[in-house]
Amino acid sequence: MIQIAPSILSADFARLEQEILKVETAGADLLHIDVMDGHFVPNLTFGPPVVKAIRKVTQLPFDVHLMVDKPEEYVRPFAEAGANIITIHAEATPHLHRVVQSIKEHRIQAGVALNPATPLCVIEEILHDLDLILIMSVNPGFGGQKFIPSALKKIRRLKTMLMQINSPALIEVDGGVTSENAAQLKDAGADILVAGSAIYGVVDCQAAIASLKKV
Ligand SMILES: O=C(CO)[C@@H](O)[C@H](O)COP(=O)(O)O
Ligand SMILES: [Co+2]
Repeated sequence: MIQIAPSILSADFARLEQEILKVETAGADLLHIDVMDGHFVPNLTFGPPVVKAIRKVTQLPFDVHLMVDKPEEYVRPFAEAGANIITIHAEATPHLHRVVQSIKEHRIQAGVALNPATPLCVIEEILHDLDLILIMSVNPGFGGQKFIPSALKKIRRLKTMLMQINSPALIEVDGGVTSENAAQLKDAGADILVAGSAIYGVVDCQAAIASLKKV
């Protein structure tokens, strides 16, 4: 069954605890936390103190999406704050292998994210080291953007690459995910759907999660 990871980027930050508990009760599988540094992407969001604070209010696994330059400097603080998965961007470091290994040294899951324009070949040599690959289906930085359809072909090709090396790594899709494109994403090979506005931007988030899951 497909897993759903609500992105708290679209939550009401003034009521963060309630917003997290709301999606936990509604059947979320993971909590997606978008970390932005104002350099790698033109936006600023959460730091390790926020992650540490919300770690106390929920049992949901934390799926930390680091949209930051020099990710090597942030692995330890986010791991110690309570991340269960740390995903770094391939475009953010020339030392992808080293940073992936450093995530694994913290005994948490390691993911690599690819922007829409980044080809799959940049992760080919480290694919067997990864627990998760995040395919960006929008350009990172903001919630509420329109899904870029070329992500579907990329997911299909990635699924084939993973099957060829017998890898159990999960494919996560992030950006513009809705109940309209969820079935296509699952058919293409996605295991985890991240959704911000499709969950936090509607009145009934339980129905929204159910409709994403029922694909
Ligand atoms: O990483 C990002 C954006 O950079 C995402 O996780 C967004 O938070 C997804 O929001 P929607 O596109 O689902 O509204
Ligand atoms: Co994200």
